[in-house]
Amino acid sequence: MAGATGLSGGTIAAAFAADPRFDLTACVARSSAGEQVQGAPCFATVAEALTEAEFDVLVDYTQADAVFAHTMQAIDAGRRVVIGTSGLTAADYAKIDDAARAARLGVVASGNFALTAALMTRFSLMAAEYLDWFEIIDYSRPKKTDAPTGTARELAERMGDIKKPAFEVDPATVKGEPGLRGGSVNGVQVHSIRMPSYSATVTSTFAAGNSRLTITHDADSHSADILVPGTLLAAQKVMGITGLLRGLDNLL
Ligand SMILES: NC(=O)C1=CN([C@@H]2O[C@H](COP(=O)(O)OP(=O)(O)OC[C@H]3O[C@@H](n4cnc5c(N)ncnc54)[C@H](OP(=O)(O)O)[C@@H]3O)[C@@H](O)[C@H]2O)C=CC1
Ligand SMILES: O=C(O)C1=N[C@H](C(=O)O)C[C@H](O)C1
Repeated sequence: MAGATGLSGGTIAAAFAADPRFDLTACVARSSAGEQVQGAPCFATVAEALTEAEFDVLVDYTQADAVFAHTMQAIDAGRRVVIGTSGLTAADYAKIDDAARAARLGVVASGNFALTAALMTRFSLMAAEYLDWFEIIDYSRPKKTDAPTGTARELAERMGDIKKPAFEVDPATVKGEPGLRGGSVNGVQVHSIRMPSYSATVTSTFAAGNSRLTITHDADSHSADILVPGTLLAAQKVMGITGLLRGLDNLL
């Protein structure tokens, strides 16, 4: 469990340690290296854990600038990976998929492992089949270093694969301050807000004529419990997958 002392990883590591279906054999967190975390030895780096500990699956809830290397190192070492960490782009995921397929290993990634987020994604993808106008708003905590959230990025990529939303004025050509019409992810405009009290709130907004549909996943900022069932499910299912599978909704 990489990120085993973090807000998310701490709760998830405790859940793996308590669940008889799993053995938590190694943790990774730089500031707890050399200690025991949730009853398992803690290493400073994923590279060390790969050398020193035995495990089938690396679960990563660390940070945006570390997760790609962690994933590639694990695949190189013959391990499966569950990616909770946000910040990876579609291009990063294409490389991960290639590497996992070449090694005949599975990787599961989900922008959000909460069931309500998975359902928000599924319902938004259904709506995108029928409705031509849509944009996404994402809210998260002030210290979040990546934008948009992994939740919103995955949603935008997948909605944009269904269709490119309608515009009357191309957002890239709007007169005024750059960025005020949001950022484009796979042709879908995403607007990111960072404020205290938020953890992950993602709203997809659709319009048809003068009617609107909004679909929201909302989460209390103090609880990572909602991530546990989805992450543990992914850690089981990843053993039977080859290549990259994205989205908890695809495992339900
Ligand atoms: N997919 C999902 O459902 C969710 C995804 N996330 C994502 O998970 C990630 C973690 O979020 P959160 O738990 O809030 O973050 P925290 O900052 O609370 O925890 C980060 C953890 O990772 C460790 N860490 C950070 N960088 C490294 C590194 N380079 N090498 C090894 N360990 C590292 C930290 O320990 P130390 O600093 O001691 O190394 C700590 O244990 C984020 O990307 C977030 O967006 C969050 C919630 C849900
Ligand atoms: O606090 C965070 O960072 C979170 N990131 C995830 C994301 O990027 O989508 C979602 C999570 O619930 C909180």
